[in-house]
Amino acid sequence: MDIRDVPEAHIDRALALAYLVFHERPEDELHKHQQELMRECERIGAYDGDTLVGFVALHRFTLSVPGGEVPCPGLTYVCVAPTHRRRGVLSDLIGEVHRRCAAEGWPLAVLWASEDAIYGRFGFGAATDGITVEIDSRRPLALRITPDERPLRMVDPADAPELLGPYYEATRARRPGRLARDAARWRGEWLVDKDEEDDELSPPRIVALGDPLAGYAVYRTRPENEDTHSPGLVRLDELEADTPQAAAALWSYLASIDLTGTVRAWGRPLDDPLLLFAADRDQVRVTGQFPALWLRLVDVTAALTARSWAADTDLVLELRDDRLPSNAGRLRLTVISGAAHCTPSTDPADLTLDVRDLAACYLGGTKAVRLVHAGLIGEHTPGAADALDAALHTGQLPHTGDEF
Ligand SMILES: CC(=O)SCCNC(=O)CCNC(=O)[C@H](O)C(C)(C)COP(=O)(O)OP(=O)(O)OC[C@H]1O[C@@H](n2cnc3c(N)ncnc32)[C@H](O)[C@@H]1OP(=O)(O)O
Repeated sequence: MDIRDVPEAHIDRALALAYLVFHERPEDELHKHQQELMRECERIGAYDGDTLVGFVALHRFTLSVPGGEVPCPGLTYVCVAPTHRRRGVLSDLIGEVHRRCAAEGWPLAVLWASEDAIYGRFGFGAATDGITVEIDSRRPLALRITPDERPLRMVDPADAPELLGPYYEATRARRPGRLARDAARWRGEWLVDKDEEDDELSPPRIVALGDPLAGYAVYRTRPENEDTHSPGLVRLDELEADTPQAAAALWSYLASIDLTGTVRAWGRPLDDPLLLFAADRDQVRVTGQFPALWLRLVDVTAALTARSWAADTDLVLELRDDRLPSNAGRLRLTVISGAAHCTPSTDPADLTLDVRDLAACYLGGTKAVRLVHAGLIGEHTPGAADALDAALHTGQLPHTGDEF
């Protein structure tokens, strides 16, 4: 198999392969959107002669990490022709992604997985989690705090990138795991008129609190189904707020929209304050939890030094990395005043771990001590996992709203 760039002239071939493996037949509008998306991406193909049999597209993303941000590729549209499965095509494509990361100076790579079983073997760990939350809104939302009383206003989606964009960007400084969005991303991914998966949903609606902006919610609605008598739905896509009171005002608004009886929010952060300030947890239920952003530390030293750290520490980590031997071996991680320094070491290891498990811990979303309890990290010095967790700690849990 020949691994090479996919020229613009082959974008339709790449999309045809993706539609084949993902069992899709998109409408014209969506197809055009995907063509545009592919034009923006770096495109890597596996060719069998002239036939494109494997494909991966790379977004050029900027990911928030504690204390800063890093450029990284976002892998998407990963597909291998059904006729060429399990012959190492994906392994070759990922190998090429690693080479490009080294060439571009990208310390890590990210993706959303179609199936959890695929990417661990390639050194990816689930670095952020999302939860689904459902509110029974047939009665007013019961709260333990008083909502912000400033007026709410509807925002025209056409104005949203300008109004919400800077606000969202500020949230990235507080929450690791978030991707930078430009106006094109807002328009193409968040504000499209027709929902990709449910054509009964309304266009996006945006409600904003305060001026200057103190919070916003992006949502769609679906009317009551008269045949099944299921109540109208509010499907929340994103909610951000400065304070718990501002969040409470937005949640109360969503739960009080006439002719609806359920609010369904997908991909909320694990530490969503709603779960604590809701007075009745029978009314506000977590209905699911899933791994969201998978992260690969391609250059461990560069990635560890790119984030800030919450506590001083000095630990020797014995790292396993089957795919990238340059990461494997013993590394001394010294954190002084929030900055990490990494040097090769011959001292005995405090912790032994696989690179995928370090990736899961990297943004502060997974506790190393839990991985010790699960038998996935070896702790040779008592308290070493606690020390690593204290250093990795982040104020807010990592969260990724952008699925790609
Ligand atoms: C970021 C994204 O885009 S996620 C989308 C991923 N794509 C899809 O789900 C579309 C449908 N599936 C496919 O196109 C293909 O089956 C792929 C891309 C998942 C795998 O491609 P392949 O070329 O068959 O993978 P490859 O032969 O390199 O397999 C490498 C290893 O992964 C394993 N593997 C591959 N796919 C899967 C899977 N779906 N579940 C579990 N293990 C898998 C293989 O068994 C192999 O294991 P080994 O190293 O122990 O031998």
